[in-house]
Amino acid sequence: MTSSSVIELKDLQKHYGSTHVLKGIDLTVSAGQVVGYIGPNGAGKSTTLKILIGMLPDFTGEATVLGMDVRTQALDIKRRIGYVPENAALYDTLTPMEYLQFVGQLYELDNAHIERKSLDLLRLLQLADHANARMTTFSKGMRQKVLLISGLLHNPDVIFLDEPLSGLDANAVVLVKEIIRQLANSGKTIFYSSHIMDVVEKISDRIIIIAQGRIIADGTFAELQQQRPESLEQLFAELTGNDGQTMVAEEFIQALNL
Ligand SMILES: Nc1ncnc2c1ncn2[C@@H]1O[C@H](COP(=O)(O)OP(=O)(O)OP(=O)(O)O)[C@@H](O)[C@H]1O
Repeated sequence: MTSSSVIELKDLQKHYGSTHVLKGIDLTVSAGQVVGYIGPNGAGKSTTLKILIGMLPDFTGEATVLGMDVRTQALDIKRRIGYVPENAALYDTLTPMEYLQFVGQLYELDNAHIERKSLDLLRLLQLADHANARMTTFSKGMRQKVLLISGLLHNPDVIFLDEPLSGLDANAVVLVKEIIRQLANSGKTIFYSSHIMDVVEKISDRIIIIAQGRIIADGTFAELQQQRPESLEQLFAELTGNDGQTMVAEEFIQALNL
């Protein structure tokens, strides 16, 4: 690993049974970069993230985070990374405060520190009024905010976000985008997977497109645009072989009307 590289993948391959999902991913991410990791459904984005956070040890190739091997040093890595999944099972009979207390204790944070920080973060995400309400009745966006806080509570150096804006309202999206930007400015490394192209375009220093388990484009948005001067959405559609959506939509409507 070079001195500032935080994530390194070498010939990363993953099979689920006989299905070859990742077919050789090579990647080096430097400290402070915001990497947008995008690709069509089923391309292997979540699988890559799960390998990087030590959830899937059964892969071939090499994967290190902060210079540590994800196979053998997963626990040490987990202390220094945050992970915000798209849909995690929250213990929703708990209140946000109880849940964050539980998560903070797993990271061995001091109880008073957890309480103070949780209240602050819940307030900033407009959840102060619900801090002590059971999460069973929470909307998707409210749950997503709690998940976001729980992934950041221990102030991790590297943050893995898998569709973190899922269910958030427009104001919350703007706020979380700004939080991501400021986290990166403070030196955190962010590995961000999403389908929301305009957000990826705006927040990423570097965009990596994967399709069918391989990297098919890697660069800043400006670099990718040099190949084709168009929006990330159009570029994505072309590179991943999904242009012609208008025709597909027309066929869909025709099929509905049959
Ligand atoms: N636990 C599993 N067992 C078997 N196959 C799996 C498992 N998890 C994922 N897959 C398969 O691996 C492939 C990649 O899945 P993955 O979730 O990594 O894709 P993705 O790029 O994150 O997709 P999406 O954009 O839909 O979230 C898919 O074909 C999926 O069906």
